Amino acid sequence: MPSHVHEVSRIYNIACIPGDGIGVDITNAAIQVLNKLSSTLKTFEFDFKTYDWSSKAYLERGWYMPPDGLAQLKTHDAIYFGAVGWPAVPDHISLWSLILPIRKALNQYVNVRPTRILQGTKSPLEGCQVGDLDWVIVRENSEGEYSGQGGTSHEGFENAVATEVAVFTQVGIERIMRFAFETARARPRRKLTLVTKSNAQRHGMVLWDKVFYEVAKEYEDVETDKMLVDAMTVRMVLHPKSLDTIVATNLHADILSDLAAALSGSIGIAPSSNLDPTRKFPSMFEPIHGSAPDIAGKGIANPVGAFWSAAEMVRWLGQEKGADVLMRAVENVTARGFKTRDLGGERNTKEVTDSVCEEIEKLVAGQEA
Ligand SMILES: NC(=O)c1ccc[n+]([C@@H]2O[C@H](COP(=O)([O-])OP(=O)(O)OC[C@H]3O[C@@H](n4cnc5c(N)ncnc54)[C@H](O)[C@@H]3O)[C@@H](O)[C@H]2O)c1
Ligand SMILES: O=C(O)C[C@@H](O)C(=O)O
Ligand SMILES: [K+]
Ligand SMILES: [Mn+2]
Repeated sequence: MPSHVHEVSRIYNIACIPGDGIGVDITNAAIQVLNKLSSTLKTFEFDFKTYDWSSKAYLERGWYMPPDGLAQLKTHDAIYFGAVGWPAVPDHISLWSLILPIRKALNQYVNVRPTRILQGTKSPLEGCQVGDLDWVIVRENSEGEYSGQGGTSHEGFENAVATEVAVFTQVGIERIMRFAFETARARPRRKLTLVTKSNAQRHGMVLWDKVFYEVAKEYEDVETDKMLVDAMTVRMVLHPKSLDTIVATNLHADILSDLAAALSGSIGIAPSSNLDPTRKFPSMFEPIHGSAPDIAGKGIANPVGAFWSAAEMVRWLGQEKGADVLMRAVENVTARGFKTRDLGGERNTKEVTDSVCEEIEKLVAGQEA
C-alpha cells in the first residue's frame, strides 16, 4: 500500500435528526464538515442515516417518532440532533415527543455545555477578552424540573389546577455530581461551583447541597463553592473569570447555559453533549439553541454551535485528533472575521461552512507535510 493511503479503521453509524427550522440548516452544515473531516483525515468514516422526525412531519402524519423510534436510535454509535419546535405545534408537545424522550430513554443523564469566547469574537461584557470566560456547565439531564410528573384537573374551568412536580433522587444527584467533579478535575483550574435554590426550595435543593458536599469529600483536589441561582446570574455577568466548572439542575442549567452563550458572544456558538456515561446507549450531540423560527429559511444561522457539537461527538467517539482539527478549523475561521451576523459578521451559513471545510483541508495538509 502506498504510504499516503491510510487504512480506514472505523465507520461510525450516526443517526441525524435535523428537526425543525434552522435545525435543518445547521445539521446539513455539520454533516458537510464531518464528511470533509473524514475524507481529509482518512482514518475514520461516517455513515449518516437521516430521520425525518420533525414538527412539519408531525403536522402531516400525526407523529414525531414511530413506535420503534427509540429502538432504531439505539442501533447507532451516536446521534446528531438539530432542533425541535415550530410555532404551529405547542412547544410542550414537540419537546415531549422527541428530544426529551430520547434524552430519558437513552440514559443521557448528563448534558455538558461548554462556553468560551472564540478567537475573533467578542463578549458583550466590557473588558472580557478571549480566555476570560471559559466555563463548562454540567446540566442534570434526566429528572428534576423535567420529570414530567404532575397533571391538570378541571381543565378549561375557572378552578383549573395544574401541578408540575420536580423530582430529585439521591441516585440522580449523586451520578451528576460525580460527573461534574470528574469534569472539574480534568480541567486546569480544578474548580466546581454548585448552583441551587436551597433557600426557597427546601427539599430537593437541600438534597442537592447535601449530596454535593458528600461527593466533594472524594475530590479534595477540587476547589468548591456554592451559589444560589439568582446570585449566580450576577456573578456570571460581573465576575466571569471567577468561574470554571458549574453543576446545576435541569432547568437552572438550561437557563444559565443560554446566558453563558450570550455572554460568550452568541447563542449560535454553544454546543451540548447529551451523554450516557455508561456508554450502553448512544449519546446525542446538538447545539444548545432551538429552531429559531425568526431566521429559519434565510440561510443566515450561525453553524458554529453545530460544528462545536460535532467536534464533541467526534471526541466522544474516541477520535481526539479529528475533534481537535475541527475545532482549530472553526476558530481559525472566526479569527479571520468569517462570522455570521449574530457575531457581528457579514457571512451566511454556507460561507462559514465552506470556509471551515477549506480550513480543515489546509490544517490536515499542513500536518501531513
Ligand atoms: N434542544 C432543542 O431542540 C431546543 C432548544 C431550544 C429551543 N427549542 C425550541 O425552539 C423553538 C424556538 O425557541 P426560542 O426562540 O426560545 O430559542 P432559539 O434558540 O430557537 O432562538 C432564540 C434567539 O436566538 C437566535 N438564534 C438561535 N440560534 C441561532 C443561530 N444558530 N444563529 C443565529 N441566531 C440564532 C434566534 O434567531 C432567536 O432570535 C421553540 O419551539 C423551542 O421550544 C428547542
Ligand atoms: O429545555 C430544554 O431542554 C430544551 C432546550 O431549551 C434545550 O436547551 O435543549
Ligand atoms: K438544539
Ligand atoms: Mn435551552
